[in-house]
Amino acid sequence: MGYIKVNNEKVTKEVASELMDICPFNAFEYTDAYLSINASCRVCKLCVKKGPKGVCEFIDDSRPKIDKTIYRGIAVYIEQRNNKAHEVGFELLGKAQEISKKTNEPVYAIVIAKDASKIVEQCLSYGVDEVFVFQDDAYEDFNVETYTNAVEHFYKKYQNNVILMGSTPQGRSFAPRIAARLRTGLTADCTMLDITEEGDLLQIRPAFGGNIMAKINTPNNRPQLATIRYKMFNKPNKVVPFGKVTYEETGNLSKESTIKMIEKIEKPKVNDISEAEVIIAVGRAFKKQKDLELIEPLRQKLNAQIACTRPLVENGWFDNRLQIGLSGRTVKPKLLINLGISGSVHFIEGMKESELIISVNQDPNTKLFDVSHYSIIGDIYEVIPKLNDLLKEIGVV
Ligand SMILES: Cc1cc2nc3c(=O)[nH]c(=O)nc-3n(C[C@H](O)[C@H](O)[C@H](O)COP(=O)(O)OP(=O)(O)OC[C@H]3O[C@@H](n4cnc5c(N)ncnc54)[C@H](O)[C@@H]3O)c2cc1C
Repeated sequence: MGYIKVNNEKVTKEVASELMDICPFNAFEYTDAYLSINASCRVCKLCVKKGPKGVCEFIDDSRPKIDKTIYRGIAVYIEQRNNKAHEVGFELLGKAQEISKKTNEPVYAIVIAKDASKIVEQCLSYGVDEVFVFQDDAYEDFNVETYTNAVEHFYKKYQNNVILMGSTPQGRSFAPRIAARLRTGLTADCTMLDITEEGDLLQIRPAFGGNIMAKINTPNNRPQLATIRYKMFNKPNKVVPFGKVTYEETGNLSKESTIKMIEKIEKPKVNDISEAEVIIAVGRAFKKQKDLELIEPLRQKLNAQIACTRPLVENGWFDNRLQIGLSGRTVKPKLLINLGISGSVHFIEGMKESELIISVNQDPNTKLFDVSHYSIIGDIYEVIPKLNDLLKEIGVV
């Protein structure tokens, strides 16, 4: 962008006063015979053009433009644990393929694992052009230091355009490390991706508490690096594999690490609402915790998982892993029933891709109805028993 430099050896009281009159932003300050520019400066350059010659100077410090033709390929990091891929990687392959049709470049998968064979097969079946594999006993468990070495090696060798990763706990620690190592930017927690007219990756994510959708791009740096939430995109259709597999030489990559695995403790398994096919989501319309018993027959009949809005986590009724939304989980079930939920942007961002959405609310103008396939206007305390009766009538026991 550049900035204005003041050559103070040419400044007198009169010169300072003249420049202060010229500047429409009151950006000049003259104290102790020294003229400085404050943060109000918009670099309009009026002082350079209209001020006394040689006093103000425009310094162009913008970085030279990169040659974008060098960079090719949209790479997706396929996260794994115990040699089993996290589904978010495959969802990102779907989005990468969509983008690659616009930019006309290949889609790559990066797999770092002790045994990558099964994941490689899966990637190929999803139509990846090339899978790059870093396979080594040292990669049995995720280690942000050694895994970063592998991605750095990949990027330096193949100079690809984009790297996409899941916004999982692993991705959230891994991506910033890669960004720092490759000296590029990172847009974390994107909910949408697109391409700008110039062919750059448009990384879209909620900002300012979800009140605006920020559109971020990286026009003068490569790779373009983004993490994306689970359940935002669809996995690609399976195809007859045609892609290539390249096993990278890992012997020369440093496996040194300051992190030592002492013990692995498996977390108790909880039903993850992100994986649920049927969800009943409850909101602040429930007056007492005991009233939640009302939904139990419905839950059993539909074999549904219960989820909730944030206020119900805040008041201690639910574990935060059951919260849908921007600061909770993203869900995409086959059926989502919302009971007494207003539909704040924070909630909607976490559920709007669900296949069938039915919402019950007594307020006909509730925002949640805008994204619902079926809207029931009524009091939940009356509608829930009726839904139970209806399911009995149509034979759902
Ligand atoms: C940074 C940030 C992040 C956030 N992240 C999340 C998030 O991830 N998830 C989330 O859920 N929220 C989140 N929130 C909070 C969010 O803004 C809303 O406050 C919250 O979603 C509202 O929850 P609700 O719909 O249950 O409650 P309310 O907004 O109070 O809505 C209750 C609804 O119930 C209806 N109702 C009342 N009584 C009845 C009845 N008897 N029968 C039928 N309908 C009835 C009302 O008409 C109303 O529409 C976040 C907020 C911030 C600032």
